[in-house]
Amino acid sequence: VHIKAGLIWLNGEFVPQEEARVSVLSHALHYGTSVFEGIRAYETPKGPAIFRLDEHVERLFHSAKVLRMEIPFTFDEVKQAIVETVKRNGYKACYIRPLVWMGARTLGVNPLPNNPAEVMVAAWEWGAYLGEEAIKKGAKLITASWARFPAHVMPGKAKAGGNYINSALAKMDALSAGADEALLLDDQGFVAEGSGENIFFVRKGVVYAIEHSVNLMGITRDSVIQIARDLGYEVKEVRATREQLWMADEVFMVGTAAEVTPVSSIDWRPIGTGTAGEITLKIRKAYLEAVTGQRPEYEHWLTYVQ
Ligand SMILES: Cc1[nH+]cc(COP(=O)(O)O)c(CN[C@@H](CCC(=O)O)C(=O)O)c1O
Repeated sequence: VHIKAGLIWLNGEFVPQEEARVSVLSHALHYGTSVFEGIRAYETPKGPAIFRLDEHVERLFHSAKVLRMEIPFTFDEVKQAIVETVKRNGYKACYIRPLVWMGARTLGVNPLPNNPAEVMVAAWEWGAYLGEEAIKKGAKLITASWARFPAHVMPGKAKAGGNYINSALAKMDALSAGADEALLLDDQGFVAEGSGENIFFVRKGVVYAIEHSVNLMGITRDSVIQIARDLGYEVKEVRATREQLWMADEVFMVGTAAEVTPVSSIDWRPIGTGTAGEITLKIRKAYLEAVTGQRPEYEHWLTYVQ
């Protein structure tokens, strides 16, 4: 395993990574019936802090509700498990992956009423999601041959394991084509989101966030809208087609893992000057200051670990 996750919180106990095992008869392994979160902790002047922990735990419970999974721990127990996992592993900064899945008891598509929901929290050190190059020069996107699924086909607002077959297929398309990330359209052909990020574009000084539609309601997207407005930019939530991204002065992607990543080209068409946009970099700087405790106005978003 490439990931060094150290101590993992598994159903209430901390176990070393190599002992954190599940049954091959787990329902989730066969049918994708799991939900998860991606959360980051950052180093701040007052020690490690987890960014918007409450919002992430709330979404984890919402995702579980969509799949009719009963998390066998309270909201606060899950929150505490996340804080403890960062603390026990002594991370200054890390990426945190809570996962809830349908365990092993019976197989067959229907998980109810037999398969217990199991819970783990792992954390590891994870740098730039799309690599340092993409931060400096901007990421190259291509429109994937796979579209984002319509709302009556898969629950895109649940961060559910099974949804990520769509993302994985799109991502593999993009990488095989020599790009850095996939842009997924919805089934009407409008821009949806990246395989693991929400999309923004900038035109004539106005910042546009792609509306929620079939996309995951990103917590970074919500934070960036707030930060962009606080920086004095007009921010609109819109439905857009690919051409509007091609015509934009800037495009960027946001997510817990991706943070704020500039986009340099889409479908081999340069965006603006073909490098990281000026407003994008201003927003990225402010976002990184917010998550590292350098902006008092966003302190309420931080949960200190010590
Ligand atoms: C499909 C999708 N859309 C938007 C986002 C942004 O959501 P938020 O993190 O709340 O701002 C993410 C997060 N993708 C997570 C998992 C990435 C992975 O490779 O796994 C993440 O960024 O942690 C998505 O997976």
